[in-house]
Parts: sequence; C-alpha cells; structure tokens
Amino acid sequence: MNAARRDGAGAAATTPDAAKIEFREVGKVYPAAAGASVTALDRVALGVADEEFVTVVGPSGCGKSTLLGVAAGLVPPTSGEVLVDGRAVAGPGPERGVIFQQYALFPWLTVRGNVEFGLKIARVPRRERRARAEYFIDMVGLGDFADAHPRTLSGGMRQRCALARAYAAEPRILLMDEPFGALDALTRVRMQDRLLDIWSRERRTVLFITHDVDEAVYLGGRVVVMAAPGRVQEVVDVGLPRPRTEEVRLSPEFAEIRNRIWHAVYHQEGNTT
Ligand SMILES: Nc1ncnc2c1ncn2[C@@H]1O[C@H](COP(=O)(O)OP(=O)(O)OP(=O)(O)O)[C@@H](O)[C@H]1O
Repeated sequence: MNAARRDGAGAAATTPDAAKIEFREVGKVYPAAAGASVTALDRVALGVADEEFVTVVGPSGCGKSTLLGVAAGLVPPTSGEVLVDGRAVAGPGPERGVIFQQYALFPWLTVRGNVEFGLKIARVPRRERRARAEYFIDMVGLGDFADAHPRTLSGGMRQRCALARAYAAEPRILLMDEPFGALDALTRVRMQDRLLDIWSRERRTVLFITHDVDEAVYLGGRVVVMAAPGRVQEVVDVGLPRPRTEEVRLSPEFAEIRNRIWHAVYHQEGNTT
C-alpha cells in the first residue's frame, strides 16, 4: 500500500499513480512576531491527476491558501517540494493559471483588453490574440460585454472575466483560491455551474480552495479536508455523477457526503472558528 494513502471509509488515495501536481511532504513555517513561528503546512502529501477537479476545504487559517501559493510558485516551501509534470516548482509558470477572490482586473481596460493582456505580454500575434480572447469571452457568456469596463459589471461578471483571462493563457492547471467567495449565494451557485460547464469542455487540472463545504462537494471529484496546523486530515472521493445538476445538488447522496465533510471540518480538535 502506498504510504501516502490513508485509511478510513470513503477516504481516497492522496496521490494518484500519475500526478499532474504532486505535493511531496510539503512544509511551510512562517516567521511570526517575537521570534515565534507559525506552521502553515505540515508534511502535506497529495497528488492531483491530469484533468482532475480537486477541492480543498478547511477552517480559516488551516493552510489552504498557503497550499495553493506553494503550487503556484508564489510561496516557497520550507521543506519538501511540489512537482508539476514531475518537475519541481521553483516559481510561477505559464502552465499554471491562478485566480483569486479579488478579480484583479485592470480597471482601465475593457473585458477584451483584460483577457488579451497576458497574451500581449506573451507576444501572441494580434490576430490569434483576438480570436482566443473572443472564444473565451464567449465561453464565459460575456460576448455582449467585450467592450465594457470592469466597473460597469456585476461581481459575477467580473469573476467570469477573470476566468476568461485565466483560460485564454491556456494553462494546463488552474489554481483557484476562493474565487467565488465575494459573490452572493445565488450568483455563486450559478458560477459553480458555469465553471463545471467550462471544465467539462476545456479539460484542465483544477485545484480549488474554498471554505464552503457545499461548494467543495458540488465541484470536486475529490475533496481534501485540511485541519490546522497545515495538515491534510482526509481525502474524500465524492463519487457523485457528472454533470452535476440541481438534481444532484438536492439529492440525498449529496446531503450525506456534505454532512460527513461538514462534520470533519467543523468538529476538528482545537477548532475555535
Ligand atoms: N505571510 C504570512 N506570514 C505569517 N503567517 C502567515 C502568513 N500567511 C499565512 N500565515 C499564517 O499561516 C496559517 C495558514 O494561513 P493560510 O492563509 O494558508 O490559511 P487559510 O486556510 O487559507 O485561511 P483562510 O481560510 O482564513 O484564508 C495561518 O495561521 C496564518 O495566520
């Protein structure tokens, strides 16, 4: 048995055989005030397969953003390493797109300008840039708003623009840190459906951080449950059919797995959040 596998009913392997992203005993310790330190990741072993959609859920401060930051190459680990396609991550790279809760759109550029921006930097020829931007703007349903500026768009539309921008750069991996965290409940659910629809057409490997258990279960093929300080407590195979629909969301099977993960997240030892 693989040492990275965990026991427990329904617990899934933490590392599939051929991982697109592999966390190898990753540790991160931040220096804190007065010479103290904070453990944000503690020997995390986890693999994400090519084209897999993995969600990470856990209480505030358990290390989710740090996990994503290490995979993005934005946070250097203190120990261990992250491999992407078998190569150690040493910094950000074009094969990994990152989407944060804050849309980080350029306010002076239109939707099209924002989506094309990275392609321009990457010196993609103008005609191809236009075509690619148009394709991804249509894909997120913003075709009628290509010439609009971000300030005129709703939160959901801005996040769709951020999605189009990330996809247009054609990364093989999308790293998403609470991308729908700032949206109202209904818009959030709509964005989840839209994201799954896009994922089913444009298969990419997705690592998606959330503190919303419903969101984690609805989106993920596997759900990684983290616990402070920086530990992977459990990896759960969701096993719900795709496409995920309202019927799936309202099914007893969904409720069962959601309740189980809810319990795992909110009844962690020492969790005071
Ligand atoms: N730059 C930093 N310097 C010092 N400590 C940090 C830094 N970034 C994160 N931490 C600490 O590391 C731990 C993990 O933080 P992290 O942001 O990864 O958790 P999280 O699960 O994403 O939290 P949240 O859900 O609240 O965003 C926390 O105790 C946090 O205070």
